[in-house]
Amino acid sequence: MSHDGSVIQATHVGKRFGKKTVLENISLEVRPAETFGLLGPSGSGKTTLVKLLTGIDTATSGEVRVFGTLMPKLGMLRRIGYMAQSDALYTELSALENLEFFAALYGMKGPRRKIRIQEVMEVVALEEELHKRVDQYSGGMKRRLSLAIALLHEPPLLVLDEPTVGIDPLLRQSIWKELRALNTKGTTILMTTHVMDEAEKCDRLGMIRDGALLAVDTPSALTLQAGKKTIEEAFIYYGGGES
Ligand SMILES: Nc1ncnc2c1ncn2[C@@H]1O[C@H](COP(=O)(O)OP(=O)(O)OP(=O)(O)O)[C@@H](O)[C@H]1O
Repeated sequence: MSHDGSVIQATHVGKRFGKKTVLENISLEVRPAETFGLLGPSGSGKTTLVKLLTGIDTATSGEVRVFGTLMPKLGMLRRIGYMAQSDALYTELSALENLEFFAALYGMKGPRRKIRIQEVMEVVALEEELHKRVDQYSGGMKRRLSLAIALLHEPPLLVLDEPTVGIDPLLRQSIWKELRALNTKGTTILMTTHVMDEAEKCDRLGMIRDGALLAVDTPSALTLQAGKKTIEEAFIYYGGGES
C-alpha cells in the first residue's frame, strides 16, 4: 500500500506517440477494494492509460505508482492480474495447457495449482471445455479464458480491459458477482467498459475524452453533475456527443 493508502496513484501522466499526444495530464487514484471503471469513447485513450497503469508501457511524463511502487516494475506483474483487450492466448494449445503455462509463470505448484485452475474455469463457466484447443473456442470463450487467466494467481489488483465484450448477459451477471466477491475479499479492480449497465455497477468512474480525464466520481454523482437522468446520457454528455 502506498503512503496515502491508494492502490494506483497516477500523477500528471502524459503519453505521446511521436508527435501525437494520446494522454494529457492525467491524475487519478484507485482506492483499495473498489471497482473503478474507465469510460470513454473509442480512441479516447483508455487502453493506453491501462497499459501505463500496469507498467506494460511507460508514460512520457508524470508518474504512476502501484501499491506505492514506481512503475514500470517487472516484479509488480505478480500482484496484477491483467486482461488485455486482445486475447494473449496460445491458440494451438488447450485451455488447460494455457492455464498451466501461466500458473508456472506465477510460480504456482502442486495441488493449489490444480484446484485454482478448476475454480477459475468454473467462474467463467468453461470447466467442461478445459481440454479443448483454444483455436476451437469462440471469441466469447477466449475472452472468458483470458479472464480466468487474469484471476488465476489471486492478484490483489485486477486490471480488465473490456472484460465482458462478447459475453452473454447471464454469464456477465455471474462474472460480476464474482468480481464483487473479490472486492469484498480486498481485491481492487480497474476496468474499461463501454457497457452502461456495467459502468453503473462500478463504485467510481473516470470519464475520459480525447486523452483527458474529465471527471471522476460515483456513477450517480456523475449523472447528477451532468444534469442527466442516466449514466448513458451522462456518457454522451462527457463524451462530447452533446454540448
Ligand atoms: N502504439 C501506438 N502508436 C500510435 N498511436 C497509438 C498507439 N497506441 C494507441 N494509439 C492511439 O492512441 C489513441 C487512443 O487509443 P486507445 O487504444 O488507448 O483508445 P481506447 O479508448 O482504448 O479505444 P477503444 O475503446 O476503441 O479500445 C488512438 O488515437 C490510437 O490510435
